Amino acid sequence: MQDTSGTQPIQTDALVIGAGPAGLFQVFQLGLQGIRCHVVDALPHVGGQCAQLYGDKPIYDIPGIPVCTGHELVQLLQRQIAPMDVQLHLSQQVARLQRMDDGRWLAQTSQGLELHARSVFIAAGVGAFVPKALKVPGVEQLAAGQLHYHPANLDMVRGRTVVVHGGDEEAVAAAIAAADKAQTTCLLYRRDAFQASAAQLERLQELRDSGAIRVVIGQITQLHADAGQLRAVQWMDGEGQEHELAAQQLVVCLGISPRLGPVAEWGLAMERKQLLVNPATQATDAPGIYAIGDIVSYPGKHKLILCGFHEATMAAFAAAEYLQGEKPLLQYTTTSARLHAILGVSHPEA
Ligand SMILES: Cc1cc2nc3c(=O)[nH]c(=O)nc-3n(C[C@H](O)[C@H](O)[C@H](O)COP(=O)(O)OP(=O)(O)OC[C@H]3O[C@@H](n4cnc5c(N)ncnc54)[C@H](O)[C@@H]3O)c2cc1C
Repeated sequence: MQDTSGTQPIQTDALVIGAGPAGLFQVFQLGLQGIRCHVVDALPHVGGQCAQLYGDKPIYDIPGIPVCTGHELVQLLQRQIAPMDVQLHLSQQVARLQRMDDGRWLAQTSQGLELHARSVFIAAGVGAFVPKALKVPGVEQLAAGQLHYHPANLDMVRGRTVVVHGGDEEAVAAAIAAADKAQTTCLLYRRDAFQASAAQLERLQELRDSGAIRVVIGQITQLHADAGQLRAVQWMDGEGQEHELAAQQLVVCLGISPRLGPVAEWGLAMERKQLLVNPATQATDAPGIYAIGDIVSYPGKHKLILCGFHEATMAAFAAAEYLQGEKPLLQYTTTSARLHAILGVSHPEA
């Protein structure tokens, strides 16, 4: 799997919107049909709800896997789709989806990426996971590269004065990671009570004791910048007194939650915030657009991972007929030489 970005529109047979369990298995099923695809997800990582909401919790109802955690399931799915050579575009939301004159679909992401796709698979779950934004005066004045929401790494804080804002596991982890790299690290939160693992809290306390992390209890009220460059974070203490904290980099971890967002604006038939599909094909009411997983509704639908897997299979067969002009043959991964070639495994009769 690789992460790609570029300025030229990407031409593809298939675009999968959402890299949750349903979207990942869609990649596998499309691969078995000989269809390669691009995947876009708003999160900086794959796995959707399994990774974002319950990564360390056990799941007991995946067929053939008596128990695995959310993260383990995502790792297994990633291993399974490795032969499919999928192109991943993370940390960006598909904002627009519109039909082109030639019948293909133009998708535009929040990072300016454009894709021209012959078929689209909406696996958007309960919506795009987006970080809660810091809404204080001064945010809009900042030039790019100084305010980071739930960053995947903290290389940008090296040698700088950094303020980490938040009180959850990700905020604590970011402060601990920043303390290693930054000139000064301050963890700012409204309460002196952090939600993190015992090991993280112990490490935080060590770094507080050694002075590597300063913890400030208060609320951010304003950001101060000179010519777009962050200079200070203004904050208010419990008595309503305002203070300033020098800062060159601000890391904000106020939580990530799903928002249906643009999916509702693409003109597709919906009912109660879910896309209506034909369960025989997972086709929506737009030609070449299929939908699977938690985002769909049809009689008898259950919001379960295994239902998403089944729907991905149905959508791949239907899309193969749509894209290739003939009904695909049912082949078994156990015995098919063609599928063994796709999977890169040895075929007994080769
Ligand atoms: C606490 C909890 C426990 C659960 N336990 C189980 C269980 O034991 N067994 C079970 O079967 N199910 C369980 N579920 C339900 C299961 O997690 C969901 O059914 C499953 O995750 C749905 O998969 P999905 O791929 O459809 O959507 P999601 O996992 O929601 O993934 C959708 C992805 O699409 C992305 N996205 C959405 N819109 C856009 C856009 N416009 N642009 C870019 N990206 C976008 C999102 O960022 C997200 O990553 C549980 C759910 C929760 C919350």
